[in-house]
Amino acid sequence: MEEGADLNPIALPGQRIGLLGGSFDPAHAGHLHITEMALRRFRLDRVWWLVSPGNPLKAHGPAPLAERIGAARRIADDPRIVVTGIEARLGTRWTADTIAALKARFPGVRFVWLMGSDNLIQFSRWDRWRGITAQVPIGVVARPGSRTPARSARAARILERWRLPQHQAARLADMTPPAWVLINVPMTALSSTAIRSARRKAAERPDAGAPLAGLGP
Ligand SMILES: Nc1ncnc2c1ncn2[C@@H]1O[C@H](COP(=O)(O)OP(=O)(O)OP(=O)(O)O)[C@@H](O)[C@H]1O
Ligand SMILES: O=C(O)c1ccc[n+]([C@@H]2O[C@H](COP(=O)([O-])O)[C@@H](O)[C@H]2O)c1
Repeated sequence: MEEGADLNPIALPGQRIGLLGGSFDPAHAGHLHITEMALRRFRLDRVWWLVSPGNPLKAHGPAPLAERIGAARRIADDPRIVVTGIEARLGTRWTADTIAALKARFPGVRFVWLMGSDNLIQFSRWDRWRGITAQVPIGVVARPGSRTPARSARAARILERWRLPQHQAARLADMTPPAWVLINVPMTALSSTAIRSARRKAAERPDAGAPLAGLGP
């Protein structure tokens, strides 16, 4: 990725681009896995990892943005993934504002908002969440522990009439919103919380400094 592209991704009209917003504190193989699933099942051309300046609903701030972007880029080894801190450039924190700004900046691009099923459970608490559903189709990817409860989440119930059956997931990016689908995929239980906790414990051990197997980046 060229210098400065972190903040200035490029998109062409007609491209189908998934937006995976997250703290990525740190990025992990679970992000990569759901991205690969989304690329395939929603027939996307690219997925942008929108490394957030900070989740507005989380009390504690994440690691510095540049650090999280650097680590995410080391994990994202698929050329269709673009790791970007564009929210910081746009000055947006709320997803409703981010999507509106991206649509204005990239007219003709078919954006799809992506999230794990854990986020669907709390989606009805997001700022202007119904407005988000009016702006872009939404692809939800199953995550352990939340796949079943997500189906009966408040947002899922309210949006039921706009839900696509899974076998039509490939149409998602072409749909006029509201439109959403929850796809079942082979799931991975990896999470940033687990990695942070393992790192903390490792740092407290007397042999601190030894490499942590399987807990990259
Ligand atoms: N293992 C996973 N399976 C499915 N979705 C995931 C997985 N890990 C992350 N996601 C999704 O990726 C997006 C960004 O996640 P985020 O960066 O918050 O990682 P996280 O592992 O959920 O972090 P934390 O544990 O700090 O909450 C969210 O929509 C989240 O639901
Ligand atoms: O806009 C909101 O109200 C809102 C509330 C919670 C989370 N989000 C977004 O959801 C994405 C996932 O957040 P996180 O912290 O779970 O990685 C990230 O892009 C956040 O900015 C957005």
